[in-house]
Amino acid sequence: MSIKIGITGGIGSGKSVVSRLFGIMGIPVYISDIEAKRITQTDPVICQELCALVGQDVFQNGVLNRSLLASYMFGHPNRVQKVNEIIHPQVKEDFRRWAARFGGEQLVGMESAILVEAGFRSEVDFLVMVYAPLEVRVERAIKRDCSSREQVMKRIEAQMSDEVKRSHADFVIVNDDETPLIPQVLELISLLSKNNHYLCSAKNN
Ligand SMILES: CC(C)(COP(=O)(O)OP(=O)(O)OC[C@H]1O[C@@H](n2cnc3c(N)ncnc32)[C@H](O)[C@@H]1O)[C@@H](O)C(=O)NCCC(=O)NCCS
Ligand SMILES: Nc1ncnc2c1ncn2[C@@H]1O[C@H](COP(=O)(O)OP(=O)(O)OP(=O)(O)O)[C@@H](O)[C@H]1O
Repeated sequence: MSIKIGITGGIGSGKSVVSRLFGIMGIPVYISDIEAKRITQTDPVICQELCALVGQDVFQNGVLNRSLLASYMFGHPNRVQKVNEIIHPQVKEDFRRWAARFGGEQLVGMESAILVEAGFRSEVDFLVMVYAPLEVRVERAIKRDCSSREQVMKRIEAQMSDEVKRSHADFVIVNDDETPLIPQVLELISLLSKNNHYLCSAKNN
């Protein structure tokens, strides 16, 4: 069985960059954002429940209207909770199936901005938090998504604070545009590989 590494961090912290580095190192990573979108798009029960909650327009010709859903939920904590309760249980089940398929790998990852909030902490053996100062994250997200500061801040408000997130994490990777990123990722992978009791010892060969 693989060691499962959770990769979390607020919007714009650089989780996707870290996940790509994991991928380059041969570690498969489950990208929750992408999979949540796929599942939301294809699961008829999620479709039904989102339509009942948000209105029929949330799907147009069978395609999820993402900007409508985003403007419905962000800025309204009770709506975020309801939407998450519809989608996240299916994502958890999907991750379990995915991880079982990759059971032969030494290390696998799961990336999610809201890994702890979504109740996925117990799905992973180690949790890595990717950290960047708030202002750096806001600027990155505005630039990447062509969003307004207000839109980004609403998403940040729907996420756990960095302080609380850090208290759940086993490791922190600093991605502040100053601290070199790649050496931190390499060191972490090397450390976790050493912790992997399923690695074949040279003495057994
Ligand atoms: C609301 C949706 C349609 C908006 O889509 P959009 O393309 O605008 O944003 P995208 O999915 O790329 O998300 C960008 C970032 O927003 C933040 N974010 C997304 N969903 C959430 C959420 N439920 N709570 C807090 N932050 C969130 C994350 O930092 C994420 O990386 C989409 O995010 C969604 O379906 N969210 C619910 C599923 C979910 O919780 N995904 C997060 C990982 S499980
Ligand atoms: N070390 C870095 N150097 C330069 N650009 C970076 C660095 N880290 C992240 N970025 C850029 O900042 C933006 C946000 O990074 P990324 O998409 O990895 O964040 P994220 O944590 O996955 O965010 P989200 O929660 O929205 O998915 C991207 O455009 C990315 O290319």
